[in-house]
Amino acid sequence: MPPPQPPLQPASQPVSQPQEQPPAPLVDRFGRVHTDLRVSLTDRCNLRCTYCMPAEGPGWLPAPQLLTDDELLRLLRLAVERLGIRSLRLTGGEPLLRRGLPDLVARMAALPGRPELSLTTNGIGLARSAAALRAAGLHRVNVSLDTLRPDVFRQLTRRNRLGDVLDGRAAARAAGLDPVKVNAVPVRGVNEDEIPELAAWAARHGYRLRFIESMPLDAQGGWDRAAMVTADEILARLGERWPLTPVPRAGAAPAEEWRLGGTDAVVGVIASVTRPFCGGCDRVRLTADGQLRNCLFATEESDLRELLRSGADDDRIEAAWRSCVAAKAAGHGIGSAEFRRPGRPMSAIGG
Ligand SMILES: Nc1nc2c(ncn2[C@@H]2O[C@H](COP(=O)(O)OP(=O)(O)OP(=O)(O)O)[C@@H](O)[C@H]2O)c(=O)[nH]1
Ligand SMILES: C[S@@+](CC[C@H](N)C(=O)[O-])C[C@H]1O[C@@H](n2cnc3c(N)ncnc32)[C@H](O)[C@@H]1O
Ligand code: SF4
Ligand code: SF4
Repeated sequence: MPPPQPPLQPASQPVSQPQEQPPAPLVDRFGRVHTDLRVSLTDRCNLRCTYCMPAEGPGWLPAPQLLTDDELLRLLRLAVERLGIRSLRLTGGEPLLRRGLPDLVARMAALPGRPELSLTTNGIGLARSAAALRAAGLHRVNVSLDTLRPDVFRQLTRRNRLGDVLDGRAAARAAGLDPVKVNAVPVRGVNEDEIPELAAWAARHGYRLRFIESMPLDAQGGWDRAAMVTADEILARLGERWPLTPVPRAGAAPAEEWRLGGTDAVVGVIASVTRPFCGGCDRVRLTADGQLRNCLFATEESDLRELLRSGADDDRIEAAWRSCVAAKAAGHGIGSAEFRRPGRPMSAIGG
């Protein structure tokens, strides 16, 4: 007797095929394709950098409003499967404060297409967690460090933790996270004179240092353009010590880079204010409370948490995501008459 045959599919019901087509690009009305998602894991922090936060507070997001790990993973899966996102940057606040971070990273590493995973951190706690994060699948870290002088560190961050930051950065290297980049914000009259010293230190240790122009995103609203240390000033200080050779920009990266003459070192400047790089922007942002932002300076957000919690299916969430990105402005407009600061500070967006 022949073996029993499986029932035939009715003609009207298509047989489901594995999806082989790449997802349609996540594109805005200027044709910019978005492949990089910056994910804020918390708005809380254990430092109080003066260019980011006031001495007290700011008020934190209430816990019930934060995306759970499962909610976040659902959005990330959708982003890589349906929207063409290829890299995820974890940020905050201080992302190392997110409970269970290595497990969360391992779940991200297991997403289809194995997105590139990076983390931006102040480095506190990295000495303890770098090896576990690497083992979970994290590729690389950017560690913020504005000064090598303990008294200046205390003045800038309002905390006495320089040793922890230096230990964390060394542990990242030892764990095999590569490259280790260092972010420094020069502040007028505080650490601006340390620019060449920081560059020499980074060159000695093989870190990729980037100096950042401060942006009008501090929680206390104290940013003053006239007080900002500009890219030209940073380059002038570096130029007094080394001949600078421009390095071709890597894709849509925010940093412009220069090689320091006579060394192997490359130093970058992220000049959002005086040399904006919005024309090549490929970034979209998700806040810890599930709001999608099409720009660091966006004044409107798309509430994906509400969609998730009201039972929306993936098609609806995808459509909301695409229309948020489609509406993105050409640039941040800092300095124009129309410029308005976003309602959220940097620490609640993720930088
Ligand atoms: N204006 C603006 N600034 C950005 C953007 N992306 C990152 N930055 C700023 O660049 C600085 C460094 O950010 P990181 O989190 O280290 O990220 P990154 O420089 O894009 O990281 P890499 O991929 O390692 O180059 C922070 O001050 C960010 O706010 C962006 O899209 N627009
Ligand atoms: C918001 S922090 C979040 C991650 C982590 N807490 C840290 O400091 O690396 C991300 C980056 O934004 C930078 N940043 C914070 N406030 C800034 C501002 N007002 N202008 C420019 N960059 C800023 C920080 O120096 C850091 O490199
Ligand atoms: S820059 Fe980073 S470390 Fe400093 S206060 Fe802001 S979130 Fe915290
Ligand atoms: S300011 Fe907005 S448009 Fe410009 S690079 Fe940053 S996120 Fe992109």
